[in-house]
Amino acid sequence: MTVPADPSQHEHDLVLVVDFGAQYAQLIARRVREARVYSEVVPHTMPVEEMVARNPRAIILSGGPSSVYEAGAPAVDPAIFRTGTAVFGMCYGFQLMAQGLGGTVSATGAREYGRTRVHVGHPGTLLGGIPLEHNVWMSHGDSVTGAPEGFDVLASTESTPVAAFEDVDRGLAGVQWHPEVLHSEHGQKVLEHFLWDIAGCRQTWTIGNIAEEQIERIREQVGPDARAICALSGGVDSAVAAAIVQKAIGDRLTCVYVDHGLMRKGETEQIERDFVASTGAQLVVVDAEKQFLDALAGVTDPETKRKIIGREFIRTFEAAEVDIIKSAPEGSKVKFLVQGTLYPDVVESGGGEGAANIKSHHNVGGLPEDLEFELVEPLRALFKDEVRLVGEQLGLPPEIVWRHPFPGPGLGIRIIGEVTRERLDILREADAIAREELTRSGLDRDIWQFPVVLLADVRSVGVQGDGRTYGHPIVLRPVTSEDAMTADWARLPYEVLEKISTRITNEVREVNRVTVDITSKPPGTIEWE
Ligand SMILES: Nc1ncnc2c1ncn2[C@@H]1O[C@H](COP(=O)(O)OP(=O)(O)OP(=O)(O)O)[C@@H](O)[C@H]1O
Ligand SMILES: O=c1[nH]c(=O)c2[nH+]cn([C@@H]3O[C@H](COP(=O)(O)O)[C@@H](O)[C@H]3O)c2[nH]1
Ligand SMILES: NC(=O)CC[C@H](N)C(=O)O
Ligand SMILES: [Mg+2]
Repeated sequence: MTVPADPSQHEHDLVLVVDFGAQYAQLIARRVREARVYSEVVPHTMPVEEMVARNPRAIILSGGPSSVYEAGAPAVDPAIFRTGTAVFGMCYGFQLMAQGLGGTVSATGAREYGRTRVHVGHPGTLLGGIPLEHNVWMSHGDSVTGAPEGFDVLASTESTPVAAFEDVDRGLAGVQWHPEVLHSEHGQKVLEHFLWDIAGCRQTWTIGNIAEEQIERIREQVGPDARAICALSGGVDSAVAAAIVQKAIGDRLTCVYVDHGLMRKGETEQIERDFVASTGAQLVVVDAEKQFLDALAGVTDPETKRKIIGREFIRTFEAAEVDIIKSAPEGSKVKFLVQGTLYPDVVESGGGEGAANIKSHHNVGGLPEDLEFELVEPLRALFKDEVRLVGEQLGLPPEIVWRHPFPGPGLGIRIIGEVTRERLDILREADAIAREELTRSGLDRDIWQFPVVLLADVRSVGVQGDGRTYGHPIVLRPVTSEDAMTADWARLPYEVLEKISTRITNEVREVNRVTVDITSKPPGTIEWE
């Protein structure tokens, strides 16, 4: 992936997180930032000299799906442990460190997944002040069976004799568990002991720096005369991106909102009315409903839908550019497109090192190849809750900062089957009812997102008004999450579900059945397509 903001090394210490195909490498980077140290994820294929050239204060080796002793498993040059830079290994990274320094790693048959009790025998620096017995989150099949020379073994579990070790003099440490996940008790403390006490990182990074540094960076990227368009959806990501870019280049920024006909009920009117009032942004609203629906006609495959929508977005911005230039001073062509892209959009589109393509987000994997704009994406390294903090600091109103996420492809990826205007109208009505009842129940802030899905190609038999109906099912998909990378199905109160079900079947013609999706992510994803 493209690396995010590169803050001046003089001001902040840098921690590199080396990704061995981990699920949550970016979560580690985020936890490091929470410890007030700047951090970036890099691929394991980056040569050690290149890492050292970035002058990091510490390096963290992530987890990963492989076994270190297999031929062809992702490895790291053991020279990394002799560069004088502090190194911390987690899970696979811990096993790599053991193997690289002469210890042993083997498949002992003792697999530990999920909650595991850890016994701290000798706290050392890494586990100092942490309860000697506590629960951590494990996910491994291999174990370190012999620590390398010079290391103190700090902890064990019932089936893992070497679950943590350190060699403070060389600045090396590791744990078999995942301190980065929410469920590991004292995980943040362990990480902080490594960063602050073993590696000596200075605690200078704050989320506030992101806005300031991005403003500076964008000023340089865009230069003194060029103009930019911001793809603005009314969502928090693009609102924060727009606010940052506006601070950098002022009125050379024009926001463009695309009404592609896949928006929810009343959304376009609300954005036209409230967004400009609360942010003072210059906003152009483009009605592109016909263009998008024509392009989507006959299409049912989710990835094809996503690619078409991504392409049509860009074509719409290109057309809007022509109008903006007409009203702009001579020679100031629009060269830049600002998007509110976040890290999960990049990773899920297959943009992480060795990461699978789960779905092509319209603003990343769905972009056409002949894109002429240069992208400006100030939030590309962040997670949603970090963006919300930045938004609050920039003074955006709570209605924008705390809005539920809504995907760029909109209802187009919530109609399972071909997207038509008639189906969109059905879904819009059902969605409006579900959202209205959720708000009425006072649960908006407890729920991350509440997709409502129309199974347009499925029909089921019902009985309404003593007559037979043959209508479509609606799926309610309320979820809780921290960052959209993982999610759980929300346990909405039965009364709320009942109200929604009754109202949808009474008020929306064509719908005679309402179901609730009770799948977590993984194995499901939040959206159905
Ligand atoms: N209707 C739209 N018109 C213009 N740009 C859009 C539209 N929908 C999405 N985008 C662009 O695509 C980006 C990604 O969309 P995404 O939904 O992830 O972010 P968001 O809408 O800004 O925030 P949220 O995730 O809270 O909905 C947006 O930040 C924005 O730049
Ligand atoms: O702007 C977007 N363009 C897209 O193409 C896209 N696909 C999914 N999403 C949103 O991303 C988060 C994770 O979604 P999934 O669990 O469905 O992968 C959820 O918040 C989804 O709503 C998108 N947002
Ligand atoms: N989560 C991990 O990093 C797992 C490491 C290794 N694949 C194991 O099973 O032990
Ligand atoms: Mg959105």
